[in-house]
Amino acid sequence: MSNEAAREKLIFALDMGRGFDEAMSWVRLLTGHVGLFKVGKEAFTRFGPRLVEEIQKAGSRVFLDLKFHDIPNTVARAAEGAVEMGVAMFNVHALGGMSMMAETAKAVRETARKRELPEPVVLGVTVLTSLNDDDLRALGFSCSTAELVLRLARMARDAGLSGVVASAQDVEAIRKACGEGFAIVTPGIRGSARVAGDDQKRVLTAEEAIRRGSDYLVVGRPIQTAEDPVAAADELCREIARGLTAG
Ligand SMILES: O=c1ccn([C@@H]2O[C@H](COP(=O)(O)O)[C@@H](O)[C@H]2O)c(=O)[nH]1
Repeated sequence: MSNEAAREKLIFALDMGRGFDEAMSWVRLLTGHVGLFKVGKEAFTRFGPRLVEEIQKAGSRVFLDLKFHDIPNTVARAAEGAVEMGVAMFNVHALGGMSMMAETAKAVRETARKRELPEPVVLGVTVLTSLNDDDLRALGFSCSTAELVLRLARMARDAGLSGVVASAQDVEAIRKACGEGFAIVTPGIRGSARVAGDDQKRVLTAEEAIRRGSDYLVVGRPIQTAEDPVAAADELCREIARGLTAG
């Protein structure tokens, strides 16, 4: 497995709202060491589409992580905006339901065709990696995270989405239920050293996540807070390569 193939699977979470220049300096620093840059709520609410454009101008692909969750019409129209921005990937909350996901998938296909733009990978967020079984109980759910993840993943597949965002702990069950070719993107990637003030509850190492079948790993703080972020990204790529060989 080449380093490049491993690198393509690593998505850096550009979670920083302090300054546009700082965000772009991370893009310059990590270009060639990660496959995609994830622009989430923290950066997008401050810098907006300009950040997406500048990353693309710098030659990199963007995962727009805004986790749309609203009525079907609103999410479908927002999805059209994401297609028009030319992002490689974006997501919606699967908890928004079947109609919301199906209308989104349809809007993406039609907009891409009409505007002659590439179709982005559209992901359904299952259960956030910051939530565990106790959290679900407190929210009123009577099922486990594993059961809810699987239910939402099947629904996302049936609605025509390209894949899901899920904990690496759930990857094998999702793969078995939804098949090959259904993209599984996993945040909550942690090594032995925990990140200070960490809010992730369902985590796994990069190597194990890939070995279990994750297609892409999302990593933020373990790279961002490392003494040498480039070395941390390169080490994650080596772990990914080991996971691919083991699989
Ligand atoms: O279930 C989810 C969905 C999204 N995320 C996002 O991934 C990154 C993870 O960052 P770390 O610093 O590596 O914890 C972050 O941007 C989240 O918004 C997630 O963690 N879990």
